[in-house]
Amino acid sequence: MNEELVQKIWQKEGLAENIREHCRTVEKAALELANRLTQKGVKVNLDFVKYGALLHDIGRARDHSVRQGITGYEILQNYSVPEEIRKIAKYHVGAGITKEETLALKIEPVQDLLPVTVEEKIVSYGDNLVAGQKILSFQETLHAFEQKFGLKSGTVERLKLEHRELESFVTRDEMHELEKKAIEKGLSIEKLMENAGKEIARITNEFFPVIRRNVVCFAGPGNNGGDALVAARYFKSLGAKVSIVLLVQPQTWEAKMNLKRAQNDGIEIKDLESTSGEIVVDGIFGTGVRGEIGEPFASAIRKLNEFEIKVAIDVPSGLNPDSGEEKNVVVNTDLVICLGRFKKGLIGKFQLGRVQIADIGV
Ligand SMILES: NC(=O)C1=CN([C@@H]2O[C@H](COP(=O)(O)OP(=O)(O)OC[C@H]3O[C@@H](n4cnc5c(N)ncnc54)[C@H](OP(=O)(O)O)[C@@H]3O)[C@@H](O)[C@H]2O)[C@@H](O)CC1
Ligand SMILES: [K+]
Repeated sequence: MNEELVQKIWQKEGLAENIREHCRTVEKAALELANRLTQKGVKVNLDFVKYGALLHDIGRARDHSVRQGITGYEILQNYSVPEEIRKIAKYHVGAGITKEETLALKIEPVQDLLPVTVEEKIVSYGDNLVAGQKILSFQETLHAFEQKFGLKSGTVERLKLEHRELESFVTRDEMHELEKKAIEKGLSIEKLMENAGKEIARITNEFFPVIRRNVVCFAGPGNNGGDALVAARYFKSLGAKVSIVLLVQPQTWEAKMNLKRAQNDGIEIKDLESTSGEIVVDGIFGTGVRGEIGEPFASAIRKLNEFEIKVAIDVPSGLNPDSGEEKNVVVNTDLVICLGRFKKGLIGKFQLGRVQIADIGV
């Protein structure tokens, strides 16, 4: 891939001059962001970002509808452009478009057009920040989006998620600092855990309604397990049939207390072998994971992966929260609910929207 090929494609497809200018501005915005991420240790392919930005609007040579991302992808199939770059064009429109929205907008074929990789998200987000030849701040962009699409629209929600993933993620140590500050301001781990469990149940229920369904909460030794024990109570109050799989006795005071509360609430504790259900909540390990995963946790992760719907608390167990590196076993999750902030190790790993952020007061 090189500049010459970009020029050739622009020329052959007859892309208007003002759109080429726009692509240059998006290239600048996207590369600035990509360089900031690289400096923070996030792996980004700068070539994909550069050429993806320059070619993202190639569909507009023929198509001025919301389908232009797919048209661009189709056009790029006629050239020797890497698939990673074609997909940047395909998924860049708005802050991505969901399958349901493609149906409503009559975009064919009906499918999710949502960015997944970090390069896809950088170009989509960079494009959103550009108005004419100007690069706006996130706040200015958000304001414009809210005016255009409505405060509670899916597009606005996804723009915010792009921002949280690319511009306000944290490492485990940074999260620890935020937690300390929250405690100095008068919050406690107990309160943060209560907020976390409540939000996990609420957000899960938005994606996968839990009423009358079997929800199993897997709890590991630490506070990630504690969150799962709190969530169990809230799932019950939402009408789910809840049980807990306790892999070991809780090790922290807050988790121990929440085990008692769940038991007082009449929630059944099951063993790993006899458990089954539709929705499973992964509270095995969060930011405190280290080293390889041994027993009984490795078997628990394998068992958990057999469930139909898997929701991970904070990070999928088995994934390093800072580097994203996968350990010997890892939860294959459908939805991750990060507590307080997006965790650095998850950047570029999930389709936009599949990582939600629970505001817990930090
Ligand atoms: N930040 C916040 O504001 C809030 C954070 N909250 C939640 O807390 C989570 C972090 O909690 P956490 O620090 O207790 O760590 P967590 O991941 O539960 O596990 C630690 C335990 O697992 C063990 N262990 C580790 N690796 C292992 C292995 N390979 N094999 C076997 N054992 C292993 C480890 O053992 P140890 O290292 O002590 O020997 C320890 O017992 C965070 O992700 C979020 O969900 C909310 O509750 C409230 C607000
Ligand atoms: K987890």
